[in-house]
Amino acid sequence: MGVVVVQVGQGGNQFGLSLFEALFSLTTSLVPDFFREPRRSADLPRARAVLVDTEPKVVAGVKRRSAAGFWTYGLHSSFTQESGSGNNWAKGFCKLGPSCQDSVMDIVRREVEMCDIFSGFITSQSLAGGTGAGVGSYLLEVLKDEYPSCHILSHCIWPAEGEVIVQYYNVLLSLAHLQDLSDGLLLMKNEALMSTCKKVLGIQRPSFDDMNEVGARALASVLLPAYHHSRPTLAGPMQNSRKAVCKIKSTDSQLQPVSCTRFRPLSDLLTGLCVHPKYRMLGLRATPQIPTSFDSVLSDSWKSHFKQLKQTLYIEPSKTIESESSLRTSRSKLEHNLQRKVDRCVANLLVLRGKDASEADISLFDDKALYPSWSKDPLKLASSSIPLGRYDKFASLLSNCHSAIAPAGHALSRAQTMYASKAYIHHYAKYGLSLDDFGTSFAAVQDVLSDYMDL
Ligand SMILES: Nc1nc2c(ncn2[C@@H]2O[C@H](COP(=O)(O)OP(=O)(O)OP(=O)(O)O)[C@@H](O)[C@H]2O)c(=O)[nH]1
Repeated sequence: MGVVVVQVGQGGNQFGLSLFEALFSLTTSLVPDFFREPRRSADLPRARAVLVDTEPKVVAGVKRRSAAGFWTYGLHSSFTQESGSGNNWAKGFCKLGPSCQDSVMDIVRREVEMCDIFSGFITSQSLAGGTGAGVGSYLLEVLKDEYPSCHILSHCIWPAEGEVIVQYYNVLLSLAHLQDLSDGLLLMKNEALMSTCKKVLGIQRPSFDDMNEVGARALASVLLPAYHHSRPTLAGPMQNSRKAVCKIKSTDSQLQPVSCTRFRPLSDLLTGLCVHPKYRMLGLRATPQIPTSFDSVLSDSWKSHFKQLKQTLYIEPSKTIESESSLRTSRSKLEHNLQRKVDRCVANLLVLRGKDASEADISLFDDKALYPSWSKDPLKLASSSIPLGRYDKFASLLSNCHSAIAPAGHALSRAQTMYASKAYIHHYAKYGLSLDDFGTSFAAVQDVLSDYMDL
């Protein structure tokens, strides 16, 4: 099995480095999905990655840091240019993307050929600048064209307010493209990463490294090897060697046998969560977060972790109002959505790592109010008894839900305000992006938001 991670732009490359560090250090053995075994025993394992940027500095730094550790990037795994995209999505998408396409795809092909079974791509990029967002969107089109049946998960770094002046233009242009091309879009908000670093980990001025470590640990926790548990009713006869019988507590606390198969990090994740083509936005929550200065590795019970995770699914009225007003939702629908206490989820994947993970009682998430009636088997569980690094119990909730799109409503209303006064549009027009292109992208994102509002 092999997953190829395509890291684009500064944020994408720096986050990618943290992701591989987490995938390497949080488990006891090398994970072949993400690393190639070295040919010679003196060599280091190689990350299955392709590094792309429009300037050389960040990629050089990321490669240097990887080589100083226990794994490294491949010698010929990167492509960089000299100009930068200057936070201009159009320059990345219309000019620099096409000019790097052939070279990048040569590296991608070589990396894919080195997987015995290729599972698909994870792309990592920030949505606010010009390279990750613009070149990243362009390369995704090329990847989809060349590997039409492969799974693609897009990891997207969402800007905090005021990071880049034209960030919401870049965010919306990217979202409109990625929505059609990716099987799932994992939105990771810088504001949330920053807040976890400050409030939970006690880091006064978090660096990108600190923020990336928090996000990468959460993402690695859903990608590392685990077992997937089907419902008792679905447990048929054991059909192949990946299957085994294990026990899991049902809602009435009885131990019941379930079918237990190896959880495939990309395909099971995407087919389990993104069951409907209209709904592809994912949000990730993880608990606990323990400051590195703490010696203790013991964490709370599964029950208390679940309570914390469930808490994050409660609707914040102010965000609902903002998202819905940007869509000009009718008064009655707005009131209806505000009355609902919990967020609607198309599906949830709970990944548990540590002691008794497969026996934890997950009935808190087996709540009908969370899911629309058409969503069949919306709660998935994957678990492993192997702890995640120094965390004796670690729980992650990957959700395809309404809350993941609240920031998109905000982005839409900010971008529409700027667009109304034609602010900065000429920078984009210089590279061939028309007013219509903006309008089409806004409408595409608006449609996605409306679909989530209707859940
Ligand atoms: N979480 C996180 N965010 C980052 C990191 N580096 C940059 N960002 C965020 O990414 C956004 C800017 O995008 P970059 O990735 O720096 O830009 P780029 O894609 O390389 O594009 P250009 O600079 O225009 O060439 C801002 O919101 C930054 O806060 C990082 O390492 N981690």
